[in-house]
Amino acid sequence: MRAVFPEGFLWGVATASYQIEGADFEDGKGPSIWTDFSHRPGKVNSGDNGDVACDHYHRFSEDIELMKQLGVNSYRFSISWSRVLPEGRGKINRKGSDFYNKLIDRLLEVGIQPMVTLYHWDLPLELHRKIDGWESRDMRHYFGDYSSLVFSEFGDRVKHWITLNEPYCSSHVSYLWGEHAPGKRDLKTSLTVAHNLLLSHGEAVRRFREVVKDGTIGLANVSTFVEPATDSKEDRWAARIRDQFINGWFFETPITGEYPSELFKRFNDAGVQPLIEDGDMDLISTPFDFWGVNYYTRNVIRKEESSILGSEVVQGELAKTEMGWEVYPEGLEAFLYKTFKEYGKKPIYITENGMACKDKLTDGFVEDFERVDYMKRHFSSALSALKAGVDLRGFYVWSLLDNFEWSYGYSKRFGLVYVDYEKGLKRIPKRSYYYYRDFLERD
Ligand SMILES: OC[C@@H]1[C@@H](O)[C@H](O)[C@@H](O)c2[nH]c(CCc3ccccc3)c[n+]21
Repeated sequence: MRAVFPEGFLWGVATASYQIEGADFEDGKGPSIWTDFSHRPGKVNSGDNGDVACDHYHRFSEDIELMKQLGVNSYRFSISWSRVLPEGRGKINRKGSDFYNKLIDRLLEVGIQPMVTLYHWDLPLELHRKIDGWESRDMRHYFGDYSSLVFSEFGDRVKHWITLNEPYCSSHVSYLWGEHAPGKRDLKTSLTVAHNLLLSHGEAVRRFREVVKDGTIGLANVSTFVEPATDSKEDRWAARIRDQFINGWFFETPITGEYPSELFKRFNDAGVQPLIEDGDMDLISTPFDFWGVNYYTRNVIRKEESSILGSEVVQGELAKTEMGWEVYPEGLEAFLYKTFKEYGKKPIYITENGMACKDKLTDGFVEDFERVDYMKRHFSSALSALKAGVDLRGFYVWSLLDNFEWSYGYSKRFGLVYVDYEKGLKRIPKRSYYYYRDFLERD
């Protein structure tokens, strides 16, 4: 089926620094908020942490070989801010930047184009402790300085950049639901954090234009297809508001320079809206080049007046992954079409798509046929969106390796490659790895 995708379409795999690198205290790297959070009792399943993770820091050559054998032409990964700037600002840690230089050079040697995420949740702990991290408006300056530094360091070879991975998660999962670092639980704070993240996104785009003249930069959002539980007016309205909360707040605002109005009014009436200063919305809506869509599932929404969002998520009736997320490839096509139509007709990359399976080693192999089926159906959905006119440029499967799945620790496996945590982190390609390899090979 690959042949029906456009020439130059990027087929890749995606990872993130804290989830795979390990070496969390090595070669001058500073701690991140996840270093701190994962070491707090009760925050992560089984007390797991990213101290070692998949030890990608030491085994990146082996992992690039796995990508080369797989046949991908691109690889999405994130830079650990506190590996290159241990305290988030100030002097560069050359051993940290050397790691990324070696990684990028090796990728290019084997014909794999890097797509680099500047921030995938691992904020330098020093910035959190000294200036309250993302709660501070000053973060846009520090994020801007960090961005300029990595653009200067790697921008000659890296031409595709993402400012933030899922500001929805860095704000609401981290500051409202409290499930991710730093584990706070306050809506006004999470909306302030979301505002500072969007300001920082805009600042990074402005710095990018100064440094990398021949590259493109985008924003990767949680992209959950939202549907009403029934066709009632109430549920349809509830779904509209919830869609603004999960998606519109981070897809619409950087385009229009305004927060989604109905939801903003609700927050304003409740006195939890973010403080907007002169120039903020201009900075947030600094024009950028592409959307990153991280699609996994849908959310079915029912009216529920007791919540400030006026809704609650209900369990859908479709088959679910190990994360409890419904398998709903139709939602991908619908979401891509909506994003392309409503949010600026920009090129789109599917920057994450994949599933957690109950992967078991049997005679040294993992027959993850459910993941193969999930991939087939989502590739097909992406093709339908392309045929419907969506300017889709690439597809990154989450993830190359089983890795640290945040508050679930190592209990949830998303990899095309099994990582044997009991046996020296041995990498064992699963059935889905070979499916993807054959898909990419076939003309
Ligand atoms: O959970 C799998 C992956 C994580 O490992 C990545 O680091 C992260 O970018 C990522 N985001 C999502 C979507 C999470 C989500 C689903 C539904 C609603 C809100 C958030 C899934 N994943």
